[in-house]
Amino acid sequence: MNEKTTAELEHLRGLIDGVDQQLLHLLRKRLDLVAQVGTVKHGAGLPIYAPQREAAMLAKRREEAKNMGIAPQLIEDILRRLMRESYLNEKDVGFKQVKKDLGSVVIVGGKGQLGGLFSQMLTLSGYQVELLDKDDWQQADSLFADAGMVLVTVPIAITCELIREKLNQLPADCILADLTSIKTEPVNAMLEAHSGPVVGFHPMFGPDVGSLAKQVVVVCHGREPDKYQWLLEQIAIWGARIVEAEPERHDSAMQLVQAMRHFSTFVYGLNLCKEEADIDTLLQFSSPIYRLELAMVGRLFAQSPELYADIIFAQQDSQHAIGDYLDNYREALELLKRGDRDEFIKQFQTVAKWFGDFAPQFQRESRIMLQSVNDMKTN
Ligand SMILES: NC(=O)C1=CN([C@@H]2O[C@H](COP(=O)(O)OP(=O)(O)OC[C@H]3O[C@@H](n4cnc5c(N)ncnc54)[C@H](O)[C@@H]3O)[C@@H](O)[C@H]2O)C=CC1
Ligand SMILES: O=C(O)C(=O)Cc1ccc(O)cc1
Repeated sequence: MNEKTTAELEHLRGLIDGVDQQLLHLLRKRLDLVAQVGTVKHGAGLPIYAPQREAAMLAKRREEAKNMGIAPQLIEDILRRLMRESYLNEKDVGFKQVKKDLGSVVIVGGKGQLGGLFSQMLTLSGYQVELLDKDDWQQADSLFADAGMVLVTVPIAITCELIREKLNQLPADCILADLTSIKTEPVNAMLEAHSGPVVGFHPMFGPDVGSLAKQVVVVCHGREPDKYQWLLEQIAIWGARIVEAEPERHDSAMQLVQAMRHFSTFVYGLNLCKEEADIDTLLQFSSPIYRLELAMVGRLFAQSPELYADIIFAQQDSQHAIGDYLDNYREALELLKRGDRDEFIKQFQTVAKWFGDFAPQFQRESRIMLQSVNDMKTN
């Protein structure tokens, strides 16, 4: 590079640094304004996530960007990232407490992963939270005496037995709720053990979400919904979307969404391990989609084996869904063995037709995810 080029580049880079610093000041200003919105929302008890406002704001900014010769997707990416930051920060001000006269919330298994998250959210909303973990049962009677709600979040394998044996003497008007990943048996166990209000939840996210904004919480009604309606409002204020389902419908969906998903991820990891694949080499040769796949598979093995064993083993019927998958895998392997490329393409087209408009929609969504995966590369 000659001297003139070096000087020119240095000058331009200096200007870019200046613009970046202005951006930082603007970001500070925006975050402060959003914090004020958070305080107003907190006072009024409005949910932290406002889908219509978000969509309208993004549409306007995209249009303005287009008129300025800026890619609409660029401003959308920046604003979405900023909004995520705002959702995380809105936790700092706390949340409106919907039910003031509840008494305490006792979280059975409250020192665990999900129990910890719900303990934090309920405390941030002004509730008095008491944790009852495995070594705390000597305090159970005194804790339950003042409880307005008992929330069960212990390992799946012991949930129903614990409900039946230890939660059958709660005060009559106390709400009995749970967060178990399966719903039919725990909801039935709660209905048997307790004659008062009963409700089952399944948070469709792990404890590392940061904010509940846009997350899904499945609710399975048990008994006396008017007594726990406030809790659904509270969860909505945290930003989550409530999806109502019958326990059986939920569990049937979980055979694919969870048992099948986690089982095939488990086998994928098992196969890499048995084949003694070299992860460094795989990373070196990864396409973005494969990098995402490795992240998804590796993520499973960073979590609790007991949780995933329980999810997979909890429902007898899951083995049929997994068995069907294995049959289809075998049949597809036969195509490969007999070199039947034409039949492979025919089946590919059948599946593509079956996906219909979802296929291009998923392609658009995954494109954005894959670009983020690529952005994260450091070398
Ligand atoms: N971790 C996750 O990503 C999600 C978990 N869930 C559900 O949440 C529940 C709890 O899961 P995690 O928090 O992951 O498990 P965890 O193992 O982190 O927590 C379970 C807690 O229960 C306690 N415990 C065990 N036996 C007990 C007993 N007899 N009495 C009182 N406490 C006892 C443990 O000491 C632990 O603190 C499960 O039903 C799971 O299906 C639901 C959605 C997501
Ligand atoms: O974070 C992950 O990878 C999860 O899959 C979290 C998860 C675990 C169990 C559930 O019942 C629901 C969500």
